Amino acid sequence: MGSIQLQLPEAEQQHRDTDTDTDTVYVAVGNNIRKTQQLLHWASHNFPSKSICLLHVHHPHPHRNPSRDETQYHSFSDHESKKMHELLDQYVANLVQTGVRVYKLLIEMDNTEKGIMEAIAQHNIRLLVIGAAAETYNLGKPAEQESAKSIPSLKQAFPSCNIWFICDGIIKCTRVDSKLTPEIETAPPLLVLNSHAEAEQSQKFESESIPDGLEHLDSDDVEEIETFSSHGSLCSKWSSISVTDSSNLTGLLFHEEEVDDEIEDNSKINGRLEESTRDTKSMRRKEFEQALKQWKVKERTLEKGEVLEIESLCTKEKNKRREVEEQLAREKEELQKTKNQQDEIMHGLLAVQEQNSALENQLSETQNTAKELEEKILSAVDLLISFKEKRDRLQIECANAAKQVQVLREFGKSHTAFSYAVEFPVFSFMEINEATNDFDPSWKIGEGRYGSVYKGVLRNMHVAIKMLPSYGCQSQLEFERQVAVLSQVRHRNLLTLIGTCAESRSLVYEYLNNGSLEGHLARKEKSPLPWQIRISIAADICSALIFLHSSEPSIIHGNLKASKVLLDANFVAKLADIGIRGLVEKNVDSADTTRTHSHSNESLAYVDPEYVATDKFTPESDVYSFGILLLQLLTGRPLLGLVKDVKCALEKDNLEAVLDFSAGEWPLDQTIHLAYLALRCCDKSWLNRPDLTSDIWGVLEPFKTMCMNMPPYLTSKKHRRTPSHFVCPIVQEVMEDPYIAADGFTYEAEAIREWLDSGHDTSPMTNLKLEHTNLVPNYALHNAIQEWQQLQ
Ligand SMILES: Nc1ncnc2c1ncn2[C@@H]1O[C@H](COP(=O)(O)OP(=O)(O)OP(=O)(O)O)[C@@H](O)[C@H]1O
Repeated sequence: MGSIQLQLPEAEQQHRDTDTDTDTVYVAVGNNIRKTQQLLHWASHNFPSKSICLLHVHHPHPHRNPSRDETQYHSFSDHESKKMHELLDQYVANLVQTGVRVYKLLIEMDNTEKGIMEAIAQHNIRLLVIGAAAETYNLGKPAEQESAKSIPSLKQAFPSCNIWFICDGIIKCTRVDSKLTPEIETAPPLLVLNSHAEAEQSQKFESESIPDGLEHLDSDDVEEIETFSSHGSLCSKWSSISVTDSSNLTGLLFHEEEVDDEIEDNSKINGRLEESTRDTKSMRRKEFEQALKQWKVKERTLEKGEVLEIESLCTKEKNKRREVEEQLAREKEELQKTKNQQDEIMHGLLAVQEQNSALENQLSETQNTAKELEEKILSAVDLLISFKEKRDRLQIECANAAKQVQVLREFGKSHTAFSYAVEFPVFSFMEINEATNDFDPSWKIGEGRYGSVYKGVLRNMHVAIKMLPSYGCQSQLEFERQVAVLSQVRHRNLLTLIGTCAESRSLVYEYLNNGSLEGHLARKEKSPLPWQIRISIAADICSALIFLHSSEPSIIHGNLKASKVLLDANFVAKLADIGIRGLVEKNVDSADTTRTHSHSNESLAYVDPEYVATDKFTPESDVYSFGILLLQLLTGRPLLGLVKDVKCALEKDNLEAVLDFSAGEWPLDQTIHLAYLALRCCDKSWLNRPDLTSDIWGVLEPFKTMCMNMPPYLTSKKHRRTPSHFVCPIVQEVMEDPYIAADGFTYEAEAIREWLDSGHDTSPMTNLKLEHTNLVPNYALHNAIQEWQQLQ
């Protein structure tokens, strides 16, 4: 039973019919796709230039019986054929992709080996590749009787056919004619063992040359090769030959003739071996099945145990997990508590920080307060010191005043004999008019805030008449009373008020022909004042101020400046305008200020800043003005920037830079001392100004004494002549007690009294009749004579 189908192109078919086909390699392919693919790969790789014919022996289904039902048989056959072609087409498709020419040879036959033989015979196959299986070679397989017979006959029938048995891409066994297959001459050596007996024979060789791959042959090829594997003797023989020829390993040459005789003997041996192998195999199968059963039981037991173990593990794990979760929950709770505590602490910390900053603020405020209090204490201490100084000064002033009172009392006592002692000359307007030559402008010597000043001759006296503004605030009587009070204020260094004219609101002063200090400092006079005279002038002013301030009530000049310091012929300084402010209506100040604006600007330098701030004059206001006067005397500089310049010079220890050297060579040490004193007088705060008596007079008085013993005083003394008005016209001697008679002339008291007492009612000077016989003391002249005499 069997059939052969060959699917070839027409030309190919003809070629095969006529010639022996050496260009085609026949590959016996089975149903195992993986193995077959390997087989085809091997063939295409080793026979690249040849076509490949897929040789497949199909085993028809045993139940297929065409005699039973023709239709059913064909249907079944078609189905099988279709499946088979689909399989082969897969192989073809793969090979075509590699560029190999492929065709199929399909043989339908119950026995594979027979089918292959049929194909070899019919197609004169010269090159055949067949798959091999491990079990087939190592263990052997009971071969079918029919097949066993077929192999020797195959060899005999097709001695020219070259066959390769391939497993996993490796040649397991070959029977080849090397002339026909030069491409695979270098194929690996072959060793195939098929029985225990022969295994012993080839033991030696096997240990030396068996490749590793042959020890683990694959069982997947059993189906394809089982036919051949059953022919143990044939395979063994090939193997032996292969071993013999494997010295050069260039492929195996199957020497068919030499082994034919031995095949029969080997068949017998093979029969016995097969029996033995079968027994061993069945025994091993049983052992295997038994072991399999035991293993399955064990597996089941193991599975149960494992399940239990896993369950227990799972339970443990769950418990652990629960514990961990509980622990976690506890820790979370703890964490939350800690967080809450932390929040509370932070809250507390913030509150503490706020308190801290509040306390810091309080501390800084307290420190500031303490600082302020310290400063206040210091200033209070300063104040206390200054008050103490003032107290001391007042005590001194008090003592001086007491002395003065005593002097005045004595003076009063000594003059009580004269009725005129209390009289104060009051002149008529006619007299004033006449004295000023009808207010001749050329006789006007100055004009200030409080009126014009005229030079004049009144009752044979050289006088200066100050015309106060006509709009006075007082009545004529009040005016006379106030002037009478002023006339009582007498001092060597105060300009003597001789009399008054209430009618014209005029004040009659002694006339000092040496001009004012202002004029001298402005160089209006011939020569500059020597420094000794300047020191003397300063001492005179200081003395006058001490006297005024210590009067009862205290008299403040309030307008001390260089124009108010007048100099007599001996450069004795006298302060003018004492008490004038009180005689002038308040609103006159502003009116006059406007009128004498430029002059006032100049005068501003003398004004005490404290007065500007408080509008109140104090004795210290005069001290301030005196300081400015001192600086003027030392430097002869203009008032603007005077204090600053001197301060600067002193700071640079260079007072010489500002000193007026036209005054001569100043004694520097004393002068510097005086300059510092002057600056202290000019301090903006009255508290810091020096005291006139203790501080200034204490410096000036000895300084003046020193000056009196130095030129130009000494030289001037010699050449000094007696002023004519110091000489009494009757006795022609310097008067000691000068009195003014009704004719206006001043006479020695004793001489005029004698003149009158002897019955004269006329003037000794003019021979004119006297209006009255009253005599008025000429204090001014008295003082002048005394001073002059002191300087002699
Ligand atoms: N008895 C006097 N003997 C000589 N000259 C005098 C006499 N009295 C005043 N003088 C002169 O008259 C000038 C004017 O004096 P007066 O007192 O009127 O004004 P003042 O001092 O210049 O400024 P004010 O009074 O406005 O402050 C003086 O500068 C001085 O030169």
